[in-house]
Amino acid sequence: MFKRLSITFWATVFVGVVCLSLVGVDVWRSLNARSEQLAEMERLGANLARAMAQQADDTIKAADTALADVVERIETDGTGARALARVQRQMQTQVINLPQLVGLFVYDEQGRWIVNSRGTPGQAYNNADREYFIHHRTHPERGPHVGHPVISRSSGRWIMPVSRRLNKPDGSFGGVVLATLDIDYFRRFYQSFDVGARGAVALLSDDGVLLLRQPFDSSRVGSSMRDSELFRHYAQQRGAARTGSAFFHSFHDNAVRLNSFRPLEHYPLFVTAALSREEMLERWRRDTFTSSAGVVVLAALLGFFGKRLVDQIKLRAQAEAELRQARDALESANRTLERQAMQDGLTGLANRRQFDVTLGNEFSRAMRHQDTLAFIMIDVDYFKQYNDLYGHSAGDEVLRAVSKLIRALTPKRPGDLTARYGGEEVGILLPNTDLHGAQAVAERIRQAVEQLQMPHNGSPFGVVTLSAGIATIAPQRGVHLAGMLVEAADKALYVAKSEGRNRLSLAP
Ligand SMILES: Nc1nc2c(ncn2[C@@H]2O[C@H](COP(=O)(O)OP(=O)(O)OP(=O)(O)O)[C@@H](O)[C@H]2O)c(=O)[nH]1
Repeated sequence: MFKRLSITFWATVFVGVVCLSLVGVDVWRSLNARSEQLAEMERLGANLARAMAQQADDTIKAADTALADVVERIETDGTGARALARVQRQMQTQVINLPQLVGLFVYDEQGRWIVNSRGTPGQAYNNADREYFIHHRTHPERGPHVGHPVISRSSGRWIMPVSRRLNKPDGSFGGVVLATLDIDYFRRFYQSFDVGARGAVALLSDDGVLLLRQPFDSSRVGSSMRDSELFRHYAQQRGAARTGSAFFHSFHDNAVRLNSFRPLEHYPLFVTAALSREEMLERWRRDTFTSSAGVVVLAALLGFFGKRLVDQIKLRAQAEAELRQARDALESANRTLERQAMQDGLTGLANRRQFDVTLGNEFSRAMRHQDTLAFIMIDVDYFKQYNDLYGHSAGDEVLRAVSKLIRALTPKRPGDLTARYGGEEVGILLPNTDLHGAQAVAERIRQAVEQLQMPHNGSPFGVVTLSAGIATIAPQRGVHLAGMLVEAADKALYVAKSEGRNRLSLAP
C-alpha cells in the first residue's frame, strides 16, 4: 500500500512532520520551563518563610529572655528602691544590647509604671487599658504573651508588645513586665528580601491578626485576616502541614500569589511570603514568546521551502514520467523500424537482409556443431504471365497468399526462417535438417499452393503453382561458403523449372 503513495506525498508528510515536531518540541519545552519556574518560585518562597520565621522567633525570644529575667528579679527582690534601681540598670543594658527593643517596662497591678529601661519614672502613662495588661490580669499563665502592634504612648512609634505576668508572693496578679519591639526592626529585615514588585511578606498571629506586612501600610497593622483564603487554609492545618505553600487570592488586592507559610517555633505567630504568579511567570512568558516566535518563523520558512521542494519533486516526477513515456515511444518506434528494416513490406516475411544475416549465423553454427543446414528456394510458376494477365496488383495478392501459406507450413524451430529472397522467390532456411526433411516441407507447401486453386490462365496447370529447389549442406571450414547452399538450391530450382514446373528438385 505504501509503495503506491507517491514521493510527493511522502515529501509533504515529511515537511509536515518536521514542522509539527518543531512546534511540539517548543510547546513541550516551554511547558517544562513553566513548571520549572513555578517550582523555583515555591523554593524561593519556602526559603523566605524559613528565614522570616527564624528571625521573628529569635527576635522575640531574645526580648522574652530579658522579660523572664526581670520577672525573676522583681519576684525575688521585691519592688524596693534598691531592687528597682538594679532592675532598671539591667533593663537599660538589655535595651542597649538588643537593637530590636524599644524599651522594657514594669507596671504594677494598677497599670502604673514602676520602672523602665529609660530611667524616667513616669506617672504620666497608665497602661491598664492595654490588651496585654488586661490579658495578664485575667490569665494566670506565666508564659510570654505577644500582643498586637500599637503605637507607643511614650515614643509614638509602632511597637509590638511582648509581655509576662508579675505575681505577688501570694500568687495574685502583681503587674506586667513589658518589652516593646520595634516594628521598624522587622521592616528593615523584610525590606532586604527581593519579593518582586508585586510580592509581599507578612507576620500574622495564629488568631488571624496581621501584625506586619511589607510593603508596609500602617492602616492594615492589627487588622483581621480571618476571612482571607490564606488564613482559612492555615487555620485548618495541624502539625507539619502548617508549613507549606499554595496559591491564594490576596486579601488585599485579590491578585493570585503563591503563599509560602510557616509557623514560628515558640510563639503563636506565623509568617508568609507571597510571590506574584504573574510576575514570576513574566520572564517565562517573554522567553516563551521569543522562542515561539523563532519557532513559528522557522516552521514557516521550512513550510515555504518544503513546499517549493515538494513542487520541484512534483515537477521532476512529471518530467521523469514524460521522459519515460517518450523513451517507451522511442523504443517502440525503434522496434517497429527494426522490424521494418528486417521485414519485407509486401509479404510480411523476413527480407533479404535478415535472410543474409541469419544464413551467415546458421551456417557458422552448423559448421561448429557439424550439423546439416537445408535451404529451399521456391518460385511461383509463370508469374510473369500472371502479372501480364491479371495485373501487377493481383500478382501482389498472389505473392501475399502464397507467402502466408509458406509461413504457416514452415517449421517454427529456432533458426528456421522464411524470407522473400527475390521478386517472386521465397527461401526457407532449415537448420539441422536433412534433405529428406526439407523435401517433406517443400512438398507440403507445393501441394497446399496447388490446392488453393488460384486461377491462372497463363499456366498450363490452370492454377497458381510453384516449383522448389532443395539443397542441404554439412558445412566444413575452409571448404564451404554460405553462398554455395543458395547456389545449389537455385540450380535445383532451375532443374525443377526445366522439368516442367509445379515440382521439387533436389540438389545433388
Ligand atoms: N506482381 C508482382 N510481380 C513481381 C514482383 N517481383 C517480381 N515480379 C515479377 O515476377 C516475374 C518473374 O518472371 P520470370 O522470372 O521471367 O519468370 P516466370 O514468368 O515466373 O516464369 P518461370 O519462373 O520460368 O515459371 C517478373 O515479371 C517480375 O516483374 C512483385 O513484387 N509483384
